[in-house]
Amino acid sequence: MQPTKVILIACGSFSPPTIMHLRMFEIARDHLHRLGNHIVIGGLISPVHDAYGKTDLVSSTHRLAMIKLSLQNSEWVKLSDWECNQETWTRTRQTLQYHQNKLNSILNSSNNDFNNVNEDDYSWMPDSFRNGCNGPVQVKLLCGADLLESFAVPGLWADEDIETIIKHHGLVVVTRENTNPLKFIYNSDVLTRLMANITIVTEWITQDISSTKIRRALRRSESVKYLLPDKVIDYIYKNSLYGTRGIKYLFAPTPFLTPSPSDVIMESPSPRHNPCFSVCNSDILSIPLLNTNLLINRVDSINKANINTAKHPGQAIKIITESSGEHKLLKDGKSDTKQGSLKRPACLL
Ligand SMILES: Nc1ncnc2c1ncn2[C@@H]1O[C@H](COP(=O)(O)OP(=O)(O)OP(=O)(O)O)[C@@H](O)[C@H]1O
Ligand SMILES: NC(=O)c1ccc[n+]([C@@H]2O[C@H](COP(=O)(O)O)[C@@H](O)[C@H]2O)c1
Repeated sequence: MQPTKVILIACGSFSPPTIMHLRMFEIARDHLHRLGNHIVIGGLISPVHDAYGKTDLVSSTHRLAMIKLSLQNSEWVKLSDWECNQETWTRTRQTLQYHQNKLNSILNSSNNDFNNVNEDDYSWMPDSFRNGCNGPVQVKLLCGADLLESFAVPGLWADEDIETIIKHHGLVVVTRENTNPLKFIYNSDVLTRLMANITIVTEWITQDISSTKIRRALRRSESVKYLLPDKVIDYIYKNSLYGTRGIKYLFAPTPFLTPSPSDVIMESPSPRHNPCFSVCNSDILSIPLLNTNLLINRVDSINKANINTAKHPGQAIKIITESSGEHKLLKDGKSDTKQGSLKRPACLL
């Protein structure tokens, strides 16, 4: 039997898109290919309409832009802006149906005819499909196990939608921290009945990353590097999303917060050309954070003169052992007997 051609579609907020949203596609494709009965010909990210109204859902203009940036390095996952361009929120069943119908209409036309289709209607289609594909192609819902478990939230999903999504399309579920999709299926009569169309993919390289946690870190001006694509981080700061405008303190690259009265300014082991300051002035927040050569114009609470760039304690000092067996420190090339004489062997220092 020929393997079924599949397009995986992930529906969600993507506010912001994280590396785990992208990983989800890779993990699922590997798994389906290993099972041998599916060929994944494409992936789609379909961000939800603004009217979904979830907390911290930034406008679809921003989410679409961030997803586009995230997908720049993906050869097979594309963006579908269809949901965002509708009048209002669309149920997931309809989203799957829309994309399936569009593919079917092309497959059913003579010679995969794209002539009567608007470019916007098929920009999301995989390149291999656009270059000529013989069907059938099945659109499956790709999701994390938390979305599967949201099926149990009273009033959130219509029973017939759950049934149609699984029966007519199929579900590919990636495990996530604190979820147990197999147990969840076991506890549901409907899901157990439809189990043949649900593929559970275990993510062994676990990363408990969520958009919620990323937003929290951004709000607290903590680093989110390596959790989001760099270009997405740049975009977030440039557009002051997720509370990044209100940052009170900027640190580059020292991890210390505001100096307490008892703080001693530490001297660096090597000359510092760009001393770091704690900054207590939100006027400078528009400075691009991520291009780290910060040019700080105004520093409220720290006197620049306090920052000692001349001495570098910690820099290696030569320790010599004299014929008597005594150890001495050599400073500026000269032995300093007053301060430098050591009572113990150097290796015990
Ligand atoms: N770390 C992850 N592991 C597996 N699936 C994930 C992960 N993060 C997100 N997903 C899945 O990606 C899809 C879209 O997710 P969504 O935009 O809701 O992200 P989220 O991180 O769960 O967001 P939020 O924290 O805002 O609720 C959902 O199916 C979700 O389960
Ligand atoms: N009845 C439904 O079709 C239904 C209900 C709840 C969420 N959803 C979808 O699930 C996704 C959930 O995203 P979040 O996890 O970000 O809330 C969204 O794409 C949303 O549209 C669909």
